[in-house]
Amino acid sequence: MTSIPTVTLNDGTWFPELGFGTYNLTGDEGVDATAGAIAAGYRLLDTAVNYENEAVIGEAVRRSNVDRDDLLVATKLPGRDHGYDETIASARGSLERLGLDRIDLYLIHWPNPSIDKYLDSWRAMIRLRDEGLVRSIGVSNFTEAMLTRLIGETGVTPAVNQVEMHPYFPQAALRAYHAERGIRTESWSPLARRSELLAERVVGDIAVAHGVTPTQAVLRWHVQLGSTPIPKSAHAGRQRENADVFGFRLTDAEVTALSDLERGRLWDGDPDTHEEM
Ligand SMILES: NC(=O)C1=CN([C@@H]2O[C@H](COP(=O)(O)OP(=O)(O)OC[C@H]3O[C@@H](n4cnc5c(N)ncnc54)[C@H](OP(=O)(O)O)[C@@H]3O)[C@@H](O)[C@H]2O)C=CC1
Ligand SMILES: O=C(O)C(=O)[C@@H](O)[C@H](O)C(=O)CO
Repeated sequence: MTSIPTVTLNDGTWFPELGFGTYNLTGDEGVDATAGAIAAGYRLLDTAVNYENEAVIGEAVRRSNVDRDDLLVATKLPGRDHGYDETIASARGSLERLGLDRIDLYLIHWPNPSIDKYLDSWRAMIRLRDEGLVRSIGVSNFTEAMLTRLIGETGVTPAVNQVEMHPYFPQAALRAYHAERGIRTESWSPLARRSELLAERVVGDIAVAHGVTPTQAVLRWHVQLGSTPIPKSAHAGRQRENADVFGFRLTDAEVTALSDLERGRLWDGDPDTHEEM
């Protein structure tokens, strides 16, 4: 089993340097896959109302032999539940589906700026945190401008911003902004959903140089840039492979060579225009 190192968030809680994505893991197979990931050493499980698998993740947590306090379950508020009262009700629904008495990390899934209710949701999340139903609060897919507004209006800085990040979209400017404010970056689709990234020659060359797989080279790049990647895999062998990235170190030149693959977002998910309900 891999022991995944942790960092401390701006609210004083611990947070793994690598977690487990669960999009598309559903049903009994999803429970088995997630329970397997916990057994392999993953401690951060990333779900969302919109993945329709919160019950699956909760079941995997209960089935595991790992102490509840040693696991972090993250879920996300969907766009259709933005607003103060709606957010409180949505969190209660998530807790019920998860079958847990606490959400460890609660994120606003997408800002949906045309609806302009994320500030109301954020105020409700502050209350949920103060009442102990939620341990840490954060956001997902927020831009610098949205973060500045959120912090300016409420005085509470998100612990985490989960955003699209992989070597094709390294997010240098946003990461620098996060670093100045103590916001932890979390990378979604850290493998670029496999795509052609893993077949890039530079990725292969770096992997060979370290005796690791292309996937491991890419995940190590995230770790060294100070972002927590949350790779998803339904397969036990790949889950182990993806978690096993703490026994080697890329050179600065290798990190730069991977970042030089930059070409932009892969799925048109610009938070200023892309909205999800
Ligand atoms: N906040 C947000 O808006 C978003 C959040 N997310 C979160 O981020 C997580 C990860 O992103 P996701 O989009 O799933 O994409 P990933 O970049 O994690 O890629 C997942 C794909 O890569 C394959 N894969 C995983 N490991 C390996 C390996 N070692 N070798 C070869 N192929 C591999 C998986 O296949 P297989 O399962 O068959 O191994 C799957 O097809 C999501 O599951 C979700 O939790 C994702 C998108 C948006
Ligand atoms: O997986 C998620 O969390 C999402 O928000 C997805 O809907 C993601 O945005 C996507 O699949 C875009 O094509």
